[in-house]
Formats: sequence, structure tokens, C-alpha cells
Amino acid sequence: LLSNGLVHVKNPHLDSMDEDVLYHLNLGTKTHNLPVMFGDVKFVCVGGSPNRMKTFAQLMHKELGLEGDGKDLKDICAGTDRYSMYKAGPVLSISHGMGIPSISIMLHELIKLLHHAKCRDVTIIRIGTSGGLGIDPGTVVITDIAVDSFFKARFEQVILDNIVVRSTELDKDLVEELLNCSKEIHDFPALIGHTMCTYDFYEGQGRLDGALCSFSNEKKLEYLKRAYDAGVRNIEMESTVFAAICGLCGLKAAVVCVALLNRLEGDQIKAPHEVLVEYQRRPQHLISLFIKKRLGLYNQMELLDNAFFLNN
Ligand SMILES: O=P(O)(O)O[C@H]1O[C@H](CO)[C@@H](O)[C@H]1O
Ligand SMILES: O=c1cc[nH]c(=O)[nH]1
Repeated sequence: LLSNGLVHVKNPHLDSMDEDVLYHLNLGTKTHNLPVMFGDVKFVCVGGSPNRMKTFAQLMHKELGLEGDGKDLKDICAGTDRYSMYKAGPVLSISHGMGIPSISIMLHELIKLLHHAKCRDVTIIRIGTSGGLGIDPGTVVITDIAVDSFFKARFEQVILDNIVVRSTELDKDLVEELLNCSKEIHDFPALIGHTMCTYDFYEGQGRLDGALCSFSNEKKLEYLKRAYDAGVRNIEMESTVFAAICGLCGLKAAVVCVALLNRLEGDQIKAPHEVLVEYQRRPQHLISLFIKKRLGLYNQMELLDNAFFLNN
């Protein structure tokens, strides 16, 4: 992070543009007053699904005690159906769709937005779902290292016709801070582990149930066990590029994903809808507590609420 806490865009061409259109967010420097709209943002939370990110913004609206009915929070990106964005005080909540190309496009435009808005000291967190490796469904994994399909902490970006290898390091202090927060929530299953990021949900994650599959159950399990031995505890589809881009732009970043199943036991996600909804709320609940603590809004009474939240 720069000492002034500003987000850094590393593109010499931006300065010479008289307008910047953030096409997929339906925002721009000439059409919107970005510093007024977003200047106070301190926390950005991202996740695949538009509904999850709306629910999270509503949760933050309530938890931060903001005025008005959180139920009618407006989608700031309503003019596009690529991504959804909601704001609750200093918290911005944005969907990124599925996979590396989708989150990568969103991050380029989001980071330019934070730059144009002159935001300072922004923390960004991905709250997602994932397939667990050797862990119980419902466990929340706080990522220490995002790795690729070869268990390497790297992200390969094709630029023109070159492959540029980028580091996927995440903020170590943030990982510890999040684990400590999780310990304050009654009965909250959380652990720190490596997260493997793939380019596909089926063949790319060693599933036997896609439209295509060319390997045996034995080969699949041999691969997943090697991943486990390399420290991987969950598998998803955005963490490496998220870590790489945020790291280069000076944003403190974390990845917190709930495991929907244990991949050593199967491929299909069969838990009932209500169970999956409750699992998806777990990372949101942890990040809500983290944000409230950071803002100094947390008190002992809420420990009781937290126990209540998870039991109901
Ligand atoms: O729940 P989200 O945030 O979308 O994350 C995970 O779920 C999707 C696959 O079902 C992928 O995008 C994967 O990374
Ligand atoms: O198995 C899973 C579950 C959710 N998301 C993934 O990418 N993989």
C-alpha cells in the first residue's frame, strides 16, 4: 500500500484520457460524480452471485444501524446486467459472476472506480462458496495462499502474446484477524488453508459428473489427495486472479469461502436449498463482525446475537 493509502492503478495511459467509461458497471467519470458517490468506501466485498451481494449489503445496512429501510437498497449498476453493486455506508458489495475472466473485468473497473473516487485504505474481501477438500461441509476457509491447478502460488496472465506470471500473495495479518474474529462467533467452523483456483467447475476440478470426463475415479482421488497434501482445503474459481490484481494495486485482500461439500466424498451439491443458503450466510456473518470490529461498533451483547444467528 502507498503511504497515503490511495489505491494504485499502474497504467500510464489513464492520465491522458479525458473520460473513463467503466462500461460493465455502467458508470463513468463524466456521467457520475465518483468521489461523491464512493469517496467514503473502506470495505469492498465481492462474490459470484448478485443476490448474495444484495443480501450482504442489506445485512451491513442493518448491522451498521444505517438510516432507512435496507430492503430497498438500489443496484448502482442497474443499467447493466453484467454485475450488481450495492452500498451500505462505507461498505460496497459487488457481484463478479463465475470464473477468472468475469472477476478480472469487474476488478479492473472497480479498482479504477476506487482510484477515481480517491478512496483510501480500502480492504477488499471475496465472500464465496467452494468445494471443500477433506473438511466438513459448512466449514469456512480463510485463504492463506491462492494456488493454481499445479498447487503453485501464481497466476498466469496472457498479455499480448506473452505469459506474465503474477504472485498470488494475500495479506497475512488480515488472515489472522479474520480467524480471530471467527473464534468470537459461537460454534463457527473456520480454518486457514490454501485455496485452489481453477478455470472450470467440472473437468477443471476433477469432477466425474460433467458432460465430458476422461479420467477414472481413482485418478480423480489421487489428484485431490495430492492437492490436500499440498495444503489445499478448498477449490473455487477466482482467488488467484483476485489476489494477483488486488496485490498489484495495493489493496489489502482476503478470500473467505464456505465449503458446500467435501470433494473427497462426492461431486454433486446435494444439500437442501435452506442448508446451502445458511452456509452462504456464514462468510457474510464473519465479515460483518470483522467490519463492525474495525469500525469500533462491536460490543459484548452481540456475542449472544451471534450465537442466535447461527442457531436459527
Ligand atoms: O460462490 P461464488 O462466489 O460464485 O464462487 C464459487 O462458485 C462458483 C461455482 O459454482 C464459482 O464462481 C466459484 O468460485
Ligand atoms: O465444488 C465447488 C463448489 C462451489 N464452487 C466451486 O468452484 N466448486
